[in-house]
Amino acid sequence: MTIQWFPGHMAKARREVTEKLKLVDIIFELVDARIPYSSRNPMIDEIIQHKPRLVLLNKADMADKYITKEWIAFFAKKGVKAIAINSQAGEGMKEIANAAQEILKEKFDRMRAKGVKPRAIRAMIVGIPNAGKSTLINRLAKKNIAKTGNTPGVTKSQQWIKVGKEMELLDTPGILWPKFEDQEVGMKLAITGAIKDTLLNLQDLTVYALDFLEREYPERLMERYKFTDIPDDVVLKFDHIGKLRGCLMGGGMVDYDKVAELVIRETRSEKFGPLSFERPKDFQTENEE
Ligand SMILES: Nc1nc2c(ncn2[C@@H]2O[C@H](COP(=O)(O)OP(=O)(O)OP(=O)(O)O)[C@@H](O)[C@H]2O)c(=O)[nH]1
Repeated sequence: MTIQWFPGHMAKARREVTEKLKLVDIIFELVDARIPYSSRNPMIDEIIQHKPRLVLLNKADMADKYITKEWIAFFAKKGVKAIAINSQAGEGMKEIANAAQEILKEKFDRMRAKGVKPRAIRAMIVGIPNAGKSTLINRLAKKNIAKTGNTPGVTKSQQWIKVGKEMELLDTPGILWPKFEDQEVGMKLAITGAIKDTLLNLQDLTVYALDFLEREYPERLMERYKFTDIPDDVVLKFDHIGKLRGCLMGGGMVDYDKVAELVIRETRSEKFGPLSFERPKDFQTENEE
């Protein structure tokens, strides 16, 4: 699903998340491990305020695991716990519950000390479109998909999903918008499939992808497209790939749109192996938005 975000939609999305905040102890902020900065909502800190949060670096199977470790350390420095997960395969699910318990330990200890009966941790998932929210909810729900019913005294329509004995999850995630105003962020969102291709010029996106691969993973680029030398000229790059892979039109001319589709598809579908499109060092000096 791709949402076109207009100011009215953003305000509504924000309102919905803000309302649900009251119902939960902790927010699971779901981001794409390949672009942990670009796949965050720009106003997330302001929206969730001081509510405890756990950052989930989802799709970690598609990201460079060393860079994912750097991101975990980056968040830790800011006092935010982050863990790498793969919702599709169900990896890291136990760690989510453990981390949530750890983060909320003091609060729950205090409740117990006051004589409040222990209850399950209540959590909600928040993330931009395509971050993997539904996949994660289904994974966590497993056979406990049976709803636990409305919580008395709060919004009638909210349903809770039991996750083990220790946790309850709101069945509808909070969907927030990405930081698409920034051109580079837009490219990263498009190359990871978070926004529709049609919003961008495919050949521009391909130039971006080839530049990125050449800079960060040159051997993989050379190997896949059999470059002995990667030419500087972008037209030569397209020509080489087009001829190699038969992206041609009548008369044997290279079809640049076909080359673009091929490169984008292959970058997205892990043909180059796991890729991380951004590193924490690029954001070290920046204030958290
Ligand atoms: N490789 C991989 N793919 C994943 C993972 N999690 C989700 N996906 C895929 O990412 C795509 C988007 O997942 P969804 O669960 O639909 O994402 P969503 O956040 O609910 O999306 P919206 O409904 O648009 O808000 C799907 O094709 C999933 O199969 C993961 O950990 N690894």
